[in-house]
Amino acid sequence: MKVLAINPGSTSTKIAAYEGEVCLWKEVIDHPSSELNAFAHVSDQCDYRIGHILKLLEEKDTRLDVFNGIVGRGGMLKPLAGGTYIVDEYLTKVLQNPPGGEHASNLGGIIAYYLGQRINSPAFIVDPVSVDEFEPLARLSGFPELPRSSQSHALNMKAVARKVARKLGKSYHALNLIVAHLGGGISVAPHRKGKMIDVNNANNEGPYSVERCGTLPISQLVKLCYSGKYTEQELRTKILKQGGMFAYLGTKDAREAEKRMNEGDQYARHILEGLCYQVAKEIGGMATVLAGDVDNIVLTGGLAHSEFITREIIRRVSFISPVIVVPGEEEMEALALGALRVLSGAEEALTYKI
Ligand SMILES: Nc1ncnc2c1ncn2[C@@H]1O[C@H](COP(=O)(O)OP(=O)(O)OP(=O)(O)O)[C@@H](O)[C@H]1O
Ligand SMILES: CCCC(=O)O
Repeated sequence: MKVLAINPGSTSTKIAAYEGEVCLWKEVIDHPSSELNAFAHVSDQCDYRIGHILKLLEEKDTRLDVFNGIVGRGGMLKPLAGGTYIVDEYLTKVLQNPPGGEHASNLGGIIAYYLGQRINSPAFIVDPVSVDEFEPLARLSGFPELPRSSQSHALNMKAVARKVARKLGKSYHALNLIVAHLGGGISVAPHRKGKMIDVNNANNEGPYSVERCGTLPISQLVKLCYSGKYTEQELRTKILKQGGMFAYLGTKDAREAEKRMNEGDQYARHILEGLCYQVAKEIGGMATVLAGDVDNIVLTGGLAHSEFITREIIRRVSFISPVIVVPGEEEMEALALGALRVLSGAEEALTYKI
């Protein structure tokens, strides 16, 4: 059984071909901002990205019709349960203007659908950004008009959680885990018996990341919003693209920050330690969600490659449970395996409904 996996990001499209669980090849198509800037909306980039994907398949001497299914990363949909969803005409329409707003991941399902149509094969999305398995208590914010919402790196977190469970010889549904995805954004989620029952919304709350602010002092933020100093768009950019480590150090590359620290830059050390301190604090908070019943803490994402960062976090949280480090991300594999579970009949595809 062969599956083509498509993961559109803000500056690239990742593509991988799988035969069963074996990755045949994996490629990244970079999209320069000079090209992407020509599109007013993310959804307008569909034909442009499909053109690149078809060209890549030609270069790989791979015909589209060898694939039994096409799978894409799912986007900013309404809150929904984790799993593999079939992409039909209705979901394709929703993804063009989804309730959660613009995000490159919205293109994953749309592209999968159009490519699937060409070869009469099913299209899927897996564990989209909006996976919501919150318990009622997790929704309370203290401000009824602004309930907490679940938007996270669910795809990678669930894939890594399943992988860790396999390594431990247990089922994901038998474990209590706290998974921290440490990437461009940071998501920290308690997974209780296979359900992500809380998470800091990676765009709204929690630790600062290499580019996002996370939780901010709210009174000062409200004051700044009304100060006339920034437009709404400027503030959003400062919070989501130019916040966190970037705001302090002018780089989003943790390797660069660490290099400076190793060369004696005490300020770079302070900011990196701050990021680790905040991640550890979030993990500690999520341990209380599980009432302390934590089998393992898992650190994943690009920053989990860093020995300094993982050590700093581990020394603060290892009193809670053993910590397992799974550096990088498993998103392409997670997409392929999600589609394969359905194609092989091991799992039933979910349908996105109104
Ligand atoms: N070996 C490494 N040591 C330290 N930091 C690293 C290493 N490799 C990658 N990183 C850092 O990881 C961060 C990016 O992580 P990652 O690639 O998971 O993010 P992304 O995929 O761009 O965003 P997101 O995870 O939010 O989708 C960057 O700051 C990068 O410098
Ligand atoms: C909203 C979190 C997901 C992402 O940043 O990709």
